Amino acid sequence: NYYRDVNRLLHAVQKNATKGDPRSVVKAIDNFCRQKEWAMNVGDEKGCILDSVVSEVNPVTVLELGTYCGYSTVRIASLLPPRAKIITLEFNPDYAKIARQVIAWAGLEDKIQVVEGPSGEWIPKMKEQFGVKTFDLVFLDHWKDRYLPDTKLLEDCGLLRKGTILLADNVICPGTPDYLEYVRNSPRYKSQYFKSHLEYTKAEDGLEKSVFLG
Ligand SMILES: Cc1cc(-c2n[nH]c(CCNC(=O)c3cc(-c4ccc(F)cc4)cc(O)c3O)n2)ccn1
Ligand SMILES: [Mg+2]
Repeated sequence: NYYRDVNRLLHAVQKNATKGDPRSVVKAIDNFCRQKEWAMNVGDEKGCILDSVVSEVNPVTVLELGTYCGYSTVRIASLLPPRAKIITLEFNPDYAKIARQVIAWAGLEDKIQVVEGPSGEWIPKMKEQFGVKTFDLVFLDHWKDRYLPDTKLLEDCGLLRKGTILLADNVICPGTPDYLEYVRNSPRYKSQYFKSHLEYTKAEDGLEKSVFLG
């Protein structure tokens, strides 16, 4: 079952990665997923695009929707300035448990807050619960039919500011057609597509980077 799979991924990290070395954690997961079992991490190819966007934005406050095993959380956190923080939402408690251990192995627990539960419930509580004003970067990697409603929710809750970057995974596979249509046609966003492949496969996928114009 799913839980045993993610448990094997965690053991691969603890066996092959150096404690406190985020890049070795990322490498260990990519090797495991390429050689042993596919998993829905953003992966190494799209991960490089993620790295370049994070480095360009240099965010202080990051929201990640969809933690899974914490692969992209570790990738992002390893590039952040010292006092920067990531809040990452995970719906599945088993995944959240694994993610916390992967994040701890990377030594990044001080920069990352893993929150369990549905995005629709947590987004309206961000300000009061976590003292967030606005996000500099949002990485959308959760349920594909939640990208659009949650983007509208982030707007309505005043969590986006002029220049906030939304970076969305899987806009081709599994696909987020309603979200793509919205960010590409709304006058409130400037969007750009980065063509790539579904993690660890040859199938087309890509990341959509959208700047909120206010
Ligand atoms: C509602 C809510 C939800 C969440 C939440 N937490 N964790 C997630 C994970 C979601 N991710 C995916 O489903 C996903 C799937 C594929 C895939 C699968 C099967 C294929 F055949 C091809 C591709 C590939 C990917 O890259 C993905 O990211 N959502 C958190 C909070 N609130
Ligand atoms: Mg994804």
